[in-house]
This record gives sequence, structure tokens and C-alpha cells, in this order.
Amino acid sequence: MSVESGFKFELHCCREVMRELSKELGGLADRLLSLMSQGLGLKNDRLKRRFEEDPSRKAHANYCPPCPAPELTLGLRPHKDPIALNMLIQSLGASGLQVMKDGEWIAIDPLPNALVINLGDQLQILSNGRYKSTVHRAVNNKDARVSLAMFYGLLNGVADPIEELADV
Ligand SMILES: O=C(O)CCC(=O)C(=O)O
Ligand SMILES: [Fe+2]
Repeated sequence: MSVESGFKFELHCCREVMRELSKELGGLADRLLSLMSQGLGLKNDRLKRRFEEDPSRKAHANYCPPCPAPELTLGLRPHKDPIALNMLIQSLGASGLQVMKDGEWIAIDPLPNALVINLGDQLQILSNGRYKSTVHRAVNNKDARVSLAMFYGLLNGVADPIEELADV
């Protein structure tokens, strides 16, 4: 099998897995948004309805190769995700993800069969600051590390909070 046909074969496999994953995570996102709507004192389907107006789903994979001097580099610089939710799958074995809390970096090590749910800027804006977008980064490691981020949010971004939460 040539490299090229091997690659196509891999992509074909990925497409099915990604379709299934996207479907399952879409269901999870809906459940999370329902709980978050309740947390805001809104109707259960309020956030979901807002996202249905202009939905966006994107997958984004990160690969950090083994690094001989991890203390000198970063895998991903500190940032906030610009979307609403990031449902992140981390490869087991190599840690890397860190979240800023009270001025300190906290390691979020991978656990078997666990997702990391990161809130992004769109939820901070929609909730009028009641939910916070997290600052996070990925440090390098002597071992290779892969993460798969499934982003869920509004395609064209958002400028205003949900009407019921806006300051009057
Ligand atoms: O690799 C990670 O754990 C973080 C990934 C991430 O923050 C991103 O893709 O936006
Ligand atoms: Fe991120």
C-alpha cells in the first residue's frame, strides 16, 4: 500500500469515528447547556436555543512531539478558547494541560475515559460574566502527547449577553 493510499485509508476510518464522536459529544453539550441554563436561573433550553441560531462545531487536534528540554518551551501558549465549550480528550501517559487558578498553574492530568470540559469566551459573554472563560496552556513533555479538542459554539461569535441576563 502506498503512503498516499494508506493516508486515505486512515482518513476514511477517522471520518466514521469522528462522526460518531461528534454526535455523542453534541448530545453531551446539550445536556451541559441545559444544566448551565438552570444554573443561570433560565429555562433549561435557553442556551441551547441560542446556539441553534448560529451553530458551530469544530474539531482540532494538537500533537506535541517528545521534547528534549520541556522546561524551555511550551506546547500551547496561555490562551482562552474563543468559543463556548471545548470538550477535550487527552492521550493517556503524558500530562501537559494546565489551567490558571488563583494566579497558579494547576495540572489537569489525563484520566482514562475522561473528558475535560473547558468554558470559553462565548459562554462568559452570554452569561454576562457569571461563567468564566478559563486561561489554559499546554506544557511540553519528554513523551509525545496528543489532544483532541471538540469546539462547540456560535459560528459568528457573540457580542451581547442573553437578554434575561443583561444589565439594565
Ligand atoms: O492540548 C491541550 O490539552 C489543550 C488544547 C487546547 O487548549 C486547545 O486546543 O484550544
Ligand atoms: Fe484551548
